[in-house]
Amino acid sequence: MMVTMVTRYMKIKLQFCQQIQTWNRLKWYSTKSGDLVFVSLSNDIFMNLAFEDWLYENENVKAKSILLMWKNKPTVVIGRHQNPYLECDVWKIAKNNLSLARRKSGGGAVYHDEGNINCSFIKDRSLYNRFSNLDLVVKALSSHWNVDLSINTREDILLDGFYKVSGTASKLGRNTTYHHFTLIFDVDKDKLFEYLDSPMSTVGVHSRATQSLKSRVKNLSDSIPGVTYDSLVDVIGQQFLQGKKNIDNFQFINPSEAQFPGLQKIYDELCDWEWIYGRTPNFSLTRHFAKNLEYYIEHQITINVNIEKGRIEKIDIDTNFNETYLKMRPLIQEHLIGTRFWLNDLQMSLDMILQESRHFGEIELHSWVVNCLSKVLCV
Ligand SMILES: Nc1ncnc2c1ncn2[C@@H]1O[C@H](COP(=O)(O)OC(=O)CCCC[C@@H]2CCSS2)[C@@H](O)[C@H]1O
Repeated sequence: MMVTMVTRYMKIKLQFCQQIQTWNRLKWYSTKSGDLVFVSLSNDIFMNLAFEDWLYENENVKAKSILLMWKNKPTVVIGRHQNPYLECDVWKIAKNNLSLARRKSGGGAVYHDEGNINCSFIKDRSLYNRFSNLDLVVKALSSHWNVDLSINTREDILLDGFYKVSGTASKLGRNTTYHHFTLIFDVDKDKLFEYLDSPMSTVGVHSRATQSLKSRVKNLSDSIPGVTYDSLVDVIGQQFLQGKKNIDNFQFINPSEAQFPGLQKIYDELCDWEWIYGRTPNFSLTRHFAKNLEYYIEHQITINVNIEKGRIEKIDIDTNFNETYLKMRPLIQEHLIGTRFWLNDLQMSLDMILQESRHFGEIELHSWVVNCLSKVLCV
């Protein structure tokens, strides 16, 4: 009993000392001038984006700039103003337990895995210069390895003048800015194509969300055999610190609430369904179907669905069989309006409509209408 109490006391004391050290270190970070490199030990996209945002919101970058580097488990990251349903295979991503994150910067959708390094330059607004950040990386890599890298007018980094290895985005605040970009060195390209391929037909979709620009991609490892995350962190970090890397200005960090108060709140916001999907710019889906049902009569239906804040807001249906369809209309409205645009929720609503419409007879027709609805909604 006594031994347990002493051990607990020692543990608490140790935690307290660690906390004080952390605070001292943080205070030091915030006051000392000179650039800093942070390498996150987390491979969770939400934590890394939250940490980046925390630094952006809380660090004083007047006297120093920060370079944050990290990598993630397989993830798709969309831009702030994008429509995830049109940019990637949302259902497959969820089914295979990948993460899908909406970042706070604009731009297109990219795929990350442990073969992709992310660099984020957090700087004072007066020092904001995307080209110079990209150029720093190009110079670092070209001086270390025999590799042909260039920067195009979109500020992608290209390998051999043609293949994209890096995509860029940024966020500008009144005083602070960050410019972050990917660098693929050994990414699973099959997965990249697979997850960034949306099954939602572009025909009949009306959306004003930012669209990604698909490019041909290559891995740096095609030109630099054996290149690793650690070597890139080292080479880019050294270049940023102008060769003056030491244990004070180059830190590996496991971001936590204890060390960075307020981090958890940013993390929770980034993980929230309402942020990732609910922030989808309003869009609509329209499709027309025709089919010969009983007595070889051609049945026609046009379905238009409006989605606002990630939820079905309105459904318009035009048919050449109004009489029968009218019986179904209240069911469709009742079960679909307000439903989240999310696989399980949509499937559940469609199942209810199908079940309840059986009372009206004409099962073949009603099943077909539900089938058309499920095609429009892509479930
Ligand atoms: N990881 C990665 N790196 C480079 N290019 C990629 C990647 N994944 C996909 N792509 C290709 O880029 C286009 C999209 O290009 P597009 O130019 O539309 O978008 C971007 O590049 C956004 C970059 C965002 C960088 C952030 C930095 C930290 S968190 S994410 C996609 O269709 C693929 O063809």
